[in-house]
Amino acid sequence: MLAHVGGSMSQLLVKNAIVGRLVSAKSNLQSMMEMPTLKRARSTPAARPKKIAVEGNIATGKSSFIRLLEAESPEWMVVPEPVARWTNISNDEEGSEVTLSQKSGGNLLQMFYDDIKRWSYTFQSYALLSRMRLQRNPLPDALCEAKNPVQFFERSLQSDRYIFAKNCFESGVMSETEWNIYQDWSTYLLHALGELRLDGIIYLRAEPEICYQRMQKRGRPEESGVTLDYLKCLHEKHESWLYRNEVVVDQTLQDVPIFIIDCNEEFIDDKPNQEKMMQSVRKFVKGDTSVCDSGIDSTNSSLDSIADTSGSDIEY
Ligand SMILES: Nc1ncnc2c1ncn2[C@@H]1O[C@H](COP(=O)(O)OP(=O)(O)OP(=O)(O)O)[C@@H](O)[C@H]1O
Ligand SMILES: Nc1nc(=O)c2ncn([C@H]3C[C@H](O)[C@@H](CO)O3)c2[nH]1
Repeated sequence: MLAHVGGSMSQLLVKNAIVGRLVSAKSNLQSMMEMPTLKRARSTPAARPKKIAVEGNIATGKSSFIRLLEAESPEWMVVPEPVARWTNISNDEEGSEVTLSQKSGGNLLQMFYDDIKRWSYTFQSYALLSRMRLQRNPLPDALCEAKNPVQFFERSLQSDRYIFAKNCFESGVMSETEWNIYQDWSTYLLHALGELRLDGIIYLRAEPEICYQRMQKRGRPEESGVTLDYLKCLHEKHESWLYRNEVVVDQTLQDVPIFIIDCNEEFIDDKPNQEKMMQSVRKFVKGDTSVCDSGIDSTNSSLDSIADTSGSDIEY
């Protein structure tokens, strides 16, 4: 009897507890629905952002160029290369994630250039991982509301692999086993994370000698031992892929348009040139590939010919 009473009591308590939880869940739901200011965790993008990679040799001017892009439209965002992660000098916003390698205090870029044979596999793995992580970050809310959002990536997972890692293998500093393992998991990740598919590539093209001068002028300490020969090797890989179209590095890139900009000349302080450059980029972003045929030269004469065909029907 007692047991029965006890049983009924506990059943009642359990029932009450369930009802109580249901009631409180319902009232929570009600109050949530009644709260007009309740913030959603993350907006869902109104449109899939176009993804465009900005490629080019070391010190060709990519960072300078993407700063121009960033200022061009509120619907454009840039994803810079995570070089601060590799050198451990994180100047990211407060609250951003601190990676394991940052905690350990290494300067992987320095380690790589000091002893490429020892660190090439480690560097290439980490470069790919950190690039992937950054490029997959959710879109900021402002871009979720944009009608024509565009993300510009400073370099891509493909250049990581087919320019840098491949060069390490071909120049003998990465062993065949390391190269095979790197390829194995980078292929797996590239396919598993299909959302990083590119819609276009902008190739900033400059002679390796010019890049070498700019690199020296910039004076990043880690790069003090980088040779002109190394830049020539990287240049040749860029040219074969993006200029001469000799290799299809990845099936997903087969029909992706490539817009080549000649960056041999100074454009940093040249406002009219910058404006023409941005006009062509706007056309390219809109899907007008006529700019790819004519290319763009940062010398005035060639830029004029681009300006003739670019018109002024700019949407962004
Ligand atoms: N068109 C240009 N004319 C003259 N100087 C330039 C030009 N573009 C960039 N520079 C200078 O060259 C240096 C390298 O430029 P930047 O850092 O933009 O290159 P990057 O391509 O981003 O390099 P990295 O491959 O190392 O990321 C900087 O000092 C920059 O001011
Ligand atoms: N080995 C190697 N693999 C990469 O994927 C890669 N991406 C960038 N870099 C180097 C070039 C500049 O020094 C510096 C900044 O671009 O980092 C790389 N080096």
